[in-house]
Amino acid sequence: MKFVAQGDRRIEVGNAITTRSMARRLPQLMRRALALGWQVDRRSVIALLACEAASGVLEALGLLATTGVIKPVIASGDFSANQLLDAAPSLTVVVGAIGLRALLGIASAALSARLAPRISREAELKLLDAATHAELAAYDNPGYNDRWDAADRGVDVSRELLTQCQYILAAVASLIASSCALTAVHPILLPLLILAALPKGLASVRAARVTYIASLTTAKDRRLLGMLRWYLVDKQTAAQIRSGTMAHFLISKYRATGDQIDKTTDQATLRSAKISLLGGAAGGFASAVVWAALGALVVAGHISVAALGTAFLALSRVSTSLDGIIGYGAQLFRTGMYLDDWADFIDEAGGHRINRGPEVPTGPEIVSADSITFRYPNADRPALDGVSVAVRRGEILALVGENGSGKTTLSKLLSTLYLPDDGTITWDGTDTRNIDASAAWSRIAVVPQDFACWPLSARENITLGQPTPEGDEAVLAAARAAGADEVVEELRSGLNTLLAKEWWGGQELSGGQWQRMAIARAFHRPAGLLVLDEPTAALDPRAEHRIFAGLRRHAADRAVVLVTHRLTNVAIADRIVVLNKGRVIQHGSFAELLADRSGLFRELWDLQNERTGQVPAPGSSNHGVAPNQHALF
Ligand SMILES: Nc1ncnc2c1ncn2[C@@H]1O[C@H](COP(=O)(O)OP(=O)(O)OP(=O)(O)O)[C@@H](O)[C@H]1O
Repeated sequence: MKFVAQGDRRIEVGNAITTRSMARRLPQLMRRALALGWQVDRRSVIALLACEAASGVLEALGLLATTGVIKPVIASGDFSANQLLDAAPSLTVVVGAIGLRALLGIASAALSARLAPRISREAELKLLDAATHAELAAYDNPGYNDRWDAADRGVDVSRELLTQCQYILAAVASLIASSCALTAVHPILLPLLILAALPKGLASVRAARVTYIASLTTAKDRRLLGMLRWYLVDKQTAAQIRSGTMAHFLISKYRATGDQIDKTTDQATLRSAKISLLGGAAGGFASAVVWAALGALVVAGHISVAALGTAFLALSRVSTSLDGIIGYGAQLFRTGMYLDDWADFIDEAGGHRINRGPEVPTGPEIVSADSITFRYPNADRPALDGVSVAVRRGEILALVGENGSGKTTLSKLLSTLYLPDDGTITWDGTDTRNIDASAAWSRIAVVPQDFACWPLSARENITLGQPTPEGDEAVLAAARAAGADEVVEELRSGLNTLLAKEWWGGQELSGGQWQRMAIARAFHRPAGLLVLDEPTAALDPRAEHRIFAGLRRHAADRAVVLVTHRLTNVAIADRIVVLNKGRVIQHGSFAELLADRSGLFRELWDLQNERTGQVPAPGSSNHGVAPNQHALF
């Protein structure tokens, strides 16, 4: 009986899970659970272990004392006050043990409830930390998302880890105690009972494996459900869902995906049930054999009737403990599989841990790309193919080209967010592969096309949580340069205003106002390389003019890379590089490119100006705009 699912390395690993591997893994997993608990609250872990150990000892005492209670009654065959008096000491031990064990049980449950959410949070924090230490390229790799999902599920189940461990510890303590009592009655009983528990144990492991593999198989669909849910309810898409009457389409997609998950899960549940049924039947038969053996031992006179009482109790306890160990062991094992995914992710950041050299940049004074090639995973052609460009501090380099020509990709490589497959990007002569990533990123300021609207205060939106020693003075200066000062002035509490309407006291901005904030945060950053990717797409003409009029000033102590389709704006650049299908097909000054009548730049320029009737003739005053002159502004 095998649950068949293919196409994932982890599913193959899942299929390779055996009872033996589970038995080997359990102690390891329990150590991991305790270690996680130890990191968040060691006192509680110690107290929990002490409670479980004490509970086991009390159980053994109680069981052994049981014979002392039954014996006087059985010996006389009479149930009177005298017999009760003879049994009183043992009875006190039994009752005391039961009472104390109940108290310890309550304490254990409270400790476990205290530890579980903390362990889960710690696991989540470790995962988030690992995710932020993955190369940006990881997100373009489909396998990365799957690994993240599996690891995230590891976080979900981590809160169960300790409870499962606690139950296993309690069951082990009870097993040891009952086994001692049972062995004291007759040594053959314990091995017989362990044999009887085996079929159920094997079945539980197989059932756990089936469930785990099913959850891996449905991971992609579950992610799709999550995305659909987000698109259906998020504020950003709400208007488009309505205006595009898309709700029905998306909801039916959600339903179909959910049905697919249910189908896979139902198959797995059915298989698990069949396995459990077989295990249960075999286990029931084996238990009957054990009870028959016990009866035979009494009939043959190998154990007394008084000892039979203890054996009776101990047997049912051992049986319950074994069931507990097997049942919770199987659960813990499944939890452990998810935790392996979590631990793997943390160790390797989903296989993409940033692992660059240790060089710490100072500038950069000059950023150069030398014959670089870069291909996104599974892409048919490289996004960049043999590209060479350079930009120095004090210069503005503009990247121009049609959609998909590679402008954004090149700007990401120049700013070390990606590394090239071939060729080199150097910062002041140092290959970016050898530069410490965090140190490099602290030297760049980027206004991306799809800038984030952080649900933070206006101040934090500009400082990105990294204020400079100049404090608000620098924040306001950056805001002024970006035209965001007008935005801040209108905010209810100025820089303190929370820019998220979803929260009480928060305020929302328009698209253009947000873009001004995004530019302000780039201007605020003490960076050597400034990348502006369509920085004014949402700005009104006045705001756009303000940005470009001030850009030369910002470029004075920065290397600036400007990506834009609005060709009038690139007149400010010292050099313009025209990309087509990932290759540089033209480069030069604004005037040079405009003068080349057969070039792509001139063609795009003519197209852009055709509808306004403003096609300037080469050599006219507009075409003669020299770099560093602000004739257009
Ligand atoms: N994350 C990605 N994964 C796979 N392919 C990508 C990814 N991002 C971009 N591409 C592809 O790489 C090529 C270059 O894309 P890029 O975004 O650099 O172009 P662009 O010139 O900036 O385009 P636009 O003017 O539309 O912003 C395109 O063919 C695009 O489809």
